[in-house]
Amino acid sequence: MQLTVVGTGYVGLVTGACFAEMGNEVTCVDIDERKIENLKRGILPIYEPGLETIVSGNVSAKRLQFSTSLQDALAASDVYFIAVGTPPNTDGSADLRYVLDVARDIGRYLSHYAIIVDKSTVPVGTAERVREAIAAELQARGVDIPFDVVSNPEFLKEGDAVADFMRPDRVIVGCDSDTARDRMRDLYATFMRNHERLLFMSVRAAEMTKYAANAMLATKISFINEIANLCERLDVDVESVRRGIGSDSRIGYSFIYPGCGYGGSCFPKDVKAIIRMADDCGFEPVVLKAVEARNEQQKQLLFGHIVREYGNDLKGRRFALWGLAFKPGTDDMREASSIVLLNALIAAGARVTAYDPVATQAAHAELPESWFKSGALVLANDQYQALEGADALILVTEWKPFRHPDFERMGRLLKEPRIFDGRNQYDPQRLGEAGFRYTGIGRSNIRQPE
Ligand SMILES: NC(=O)C1=CN([C@@H]2O[C@H](COP(=O)(O)OP(=O)(O)OC[C@H]3O[C@@H](n4cnc5c(N)ncnc54)[C@H](O)[C@@H]3O)[C@@H](O)[C@H]2O)C=CC1
Ligand SMILES: O=C(O)[C@H]1O[C@H](OP(=O)(O)OP(=O)(O)OC[C@H]2O[C@@H](n3ccc(=O)[nH]c3=O)[C@H](O)[C@@H]2O)[C@H](O)[C@@H](O)[C@@H]1O
Repeated sequence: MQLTVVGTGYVGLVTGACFAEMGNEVTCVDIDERKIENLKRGILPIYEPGLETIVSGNVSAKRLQFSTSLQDALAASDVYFIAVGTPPNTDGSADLRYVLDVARDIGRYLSHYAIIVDKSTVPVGTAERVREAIAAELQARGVDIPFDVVSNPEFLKEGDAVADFMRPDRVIVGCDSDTARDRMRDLYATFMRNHERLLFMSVRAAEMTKYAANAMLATKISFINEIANLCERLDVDVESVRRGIGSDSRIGYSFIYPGCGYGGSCFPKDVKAIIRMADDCGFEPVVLKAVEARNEQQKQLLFGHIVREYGNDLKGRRFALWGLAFKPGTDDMREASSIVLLNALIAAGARVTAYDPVATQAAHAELPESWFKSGALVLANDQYQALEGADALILVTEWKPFRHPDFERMGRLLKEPRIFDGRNQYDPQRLGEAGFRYTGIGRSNIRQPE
């Protein structure tokens, strides 16, 4: 099939590359000329394991190309994916400006029957607005070209994006036309060879499914974080509790890892947007509001632990920070817990030496230049260099090389053998035996005063 994917971010580029890998001819379009120029030269805008290989392979095979011209791409294909951003407005609702811009562009240039597939995460009812925007442009041109609008939300995770796209748990298609349903079934058939995982439903149900999935996952995280905070007060190790509840198949082990809060470009934004959707129809989403509030407090937790140890004034202290990205496997720092922590530490007068295996460039883009200039924040070249002379290590992102570090070497490099672990990577007892004071999330080897 000939496909056009509009937007070459995490979702658009992975979608385009994976469909090309399955033998389709794909044009990826973006308004960002630099991004497209770089892609044409083989430079990817994001770090995503495995992506570079399939992009370059499919470009060489001439199944994948990049363009800034939607008009040219439209002429060649008949299925168009919209995969542009839907960032939050100041009131938390999803900003649909980019989605509707693309819809209007499609209406301006459409010349034959087409299926417009919305992959961006959008509030219930957006497909209808996309349909109206396209129809208005066609009407302005005085032409009557049939088209269908389909909702096909994306569930990939950053850091595993290619694997998730290639082996999806399910593919949701919201659709109310037989022609579009048959085309979508055909398009995804290559991903379903083992067993059918294509779920058809109404367009509105598909839009809602995306928000409900992200809100459910965020709820699991905020729930376990609440339990972890309670464990801390009751002198219970939350890791035992996590294993204890995860072994119940009705609960499961996934997404119940306690930590210093969820970040990224999606959970924070999508929880806000679903809350806003509820508010807009006069419904009070008590659970979702609590999920968001818990997460905001959770992002402050590591700083709280540090203040409890050293007091409010951190002048003269320097901390080593491992991990800047919002999760391992990505260079994305959007809404990362590291940013909240850095803001608090630097405002309290501390200096930080941070190390992240891939997010160095993202750090310069996301964080104030003044921090680097003043020396408040220094980026180290490796994880051990960051520790030299630091008062303590703070772990924020659980990159694999941080999981089994050389504790003996760490003990020699740090000023004090002290670890604050925002992702519960280490065993408090073992660290205690190695001479470290250790505070995780809902676990520690320091006895609280009675
Ligand atoms: N990042 C992720 O892991 C996931 C994101 N999503 C959703 O997918 C959507 C896209 O997210 P990302 O890929 O992260 O966004 P992104 O911000 O990485 O990329 C969006 C791209 O769209 C381009 N763009 C904007 N307006 C355009 C236009 N009129 N024509 C052509 N290109 C245009 C931008 O230049 C940018 O390159 C969002 O709704 C997001 O919630 C869904 C699942 C996973
Ligand atoms: O809509 C989206 O954009 C995507 O959002 C999430 O994917 P992503 O944000 O890339 O990453 P996750 O692995 O879900 O992690 C999100 C955050 O939750 C945190 N997390 C995750 C799991 C857990 O048990 N505990 C926890 O604190 C991570 O550290 C990270 O900060 C969803 O997992 C994807 O299914 C969805 O498509």
